[in-house]
Amino acid sequence: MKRAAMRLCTLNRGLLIHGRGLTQGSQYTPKQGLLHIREACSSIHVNHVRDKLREIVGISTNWRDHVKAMEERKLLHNLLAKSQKALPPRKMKDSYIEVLLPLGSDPGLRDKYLTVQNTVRFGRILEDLDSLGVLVCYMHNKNDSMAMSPLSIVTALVDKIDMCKQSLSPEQDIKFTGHVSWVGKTSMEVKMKMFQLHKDDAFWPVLDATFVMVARDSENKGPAFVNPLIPENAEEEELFKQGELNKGRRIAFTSASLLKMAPSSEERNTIHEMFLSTLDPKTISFHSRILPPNSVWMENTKLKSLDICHPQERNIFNRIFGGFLMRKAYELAWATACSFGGSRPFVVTVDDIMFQKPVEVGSLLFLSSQVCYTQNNYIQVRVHSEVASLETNEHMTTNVFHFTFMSEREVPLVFPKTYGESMLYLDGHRHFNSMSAPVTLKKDYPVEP
Ligand SMILES: CCCCCCCCCCCCCCCCCC(=O)SCCNC(=O)CCNC(=O)[C@H](O)C(C)(C)COP(=O)(O)OP(=O)(O)OC[C@H]1O[C@@H](n2cnc3c(N)ncnc32)[C@H](O)[C@@H]1OP(=O)(O)O
Repeated sequence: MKRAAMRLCTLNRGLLIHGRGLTQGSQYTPKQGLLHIREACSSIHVNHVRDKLREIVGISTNWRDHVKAMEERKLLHNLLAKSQKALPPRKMKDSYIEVLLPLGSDPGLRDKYLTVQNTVRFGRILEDLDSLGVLVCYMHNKNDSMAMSPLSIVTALVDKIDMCKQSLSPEQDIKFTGHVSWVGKTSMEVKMKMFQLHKDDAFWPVLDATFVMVARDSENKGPAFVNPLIPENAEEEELFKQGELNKGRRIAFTSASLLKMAPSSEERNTIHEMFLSTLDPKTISFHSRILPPNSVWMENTKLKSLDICHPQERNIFNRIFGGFLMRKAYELAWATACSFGGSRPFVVTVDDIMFQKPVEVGSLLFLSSQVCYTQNNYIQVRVHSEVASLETNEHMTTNVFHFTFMSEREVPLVFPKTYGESMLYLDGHRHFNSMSAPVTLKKDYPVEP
């Protein structure tokens, strides 16, 4: 399947059509399946993704006009459907998009994506995925009779981003593809893939991502219905079924959260054994703690950062762009893993990033990062993000980010000291275990922030 996708993507090389209608040009017939949509679809330039989003939402490009622009969006409220049944069903091909990031042919663009080690900034890729995911959802809900969309589509969850075997070069073109794979009443699951042009002139897969986006009303104040989705063939039915299963898995994962339930007996044993291994055998006391060899106390793995959320980082709804938050969290996590492991780490998985609350422009963004689990060369990092308004100084959690890195060398173990840290350790272990499969990253072009 991936090989076929790569081959088809190769056929599309050179088809860089700026600003073209995204559902135009498709020669899709129901029997053909998603691979054939890929063949028929042409790419848009990465810079046009955000332009398209502004166009669809009708937002001002000037911060001074944002209040007026939002007033205008209020009027779109009447265009919202009263029920999901009132909306025509869509097919997966309706939302299918290909986006080209021409790093190979556009050196000006390359600078934005470049690290000092001549690799690609993964944080920038996270931003692009976020914008693409939102555009895919607007394509799904597109109504040709409306000039602007009454929907405000926000990122609710980055369910999973898995890096494939191949690595990223800053000198070769990158291609993203995406489409809606499942819908609920107001939420949509989006599947995205990323490919990079390889020496053999084919696009090789480098990343698979699953996001969940939620539709809100024109002012982003309440939920809004999305068009139903009808799978057209066995491949699409499988994807749709997977979306349904993913929803169930997320609910099960959340309800078993350590914030709600006690750890399992196996987990309790793990923590107790770790605790016993840190007691000083010379004293009969629960208080004398000694760090076992080749280990680090979890409390000593922390890094923190502060950002002021300027208007430049706003999204189309004048809140802080989710991709910006991901980039900041990722870069802090990378620095945490780097200083912990003592060598340059490579990202392997991004997992379960929940966007719980929007971040207002002007807020202070506090990020706090910590290694919470390690195994062999793997480092599991958790980043907690909270915002404070300058006026009230009230702090509020907006996101929790989970990143799995792989270090070049074997890394020390981390040991929790407190009960709270033990829960972080177990949560980190659960996230680590949910990683699809251990990957082998090539060393020639590793992925870095
Ligand atoms: C000079 C130039 C200037 C230019 C200016 C313009 C600048 C342009 C810049 C361009 C940038 C491009 C931006 C692109 C936009 C990016 C998007 C973002 O950034 S967005 C920013 C980042 N994101 C944010 O800020 C979002 C912050 N979070 C929130 O607002 C809320 O938590 C919520 C709305 C996501 C859910 O609210 P809640 O009260 O819980 O809602 P309900 O109970 O009503 O449920 C509704 C549905 O949601 C489901 N569901 C819910 N949660 C989850 C989940 N975790 N997991 C899965 N599903 C979830 C739930 O199952 C239900 O589904 P269904 O059964 O109906 O199908």
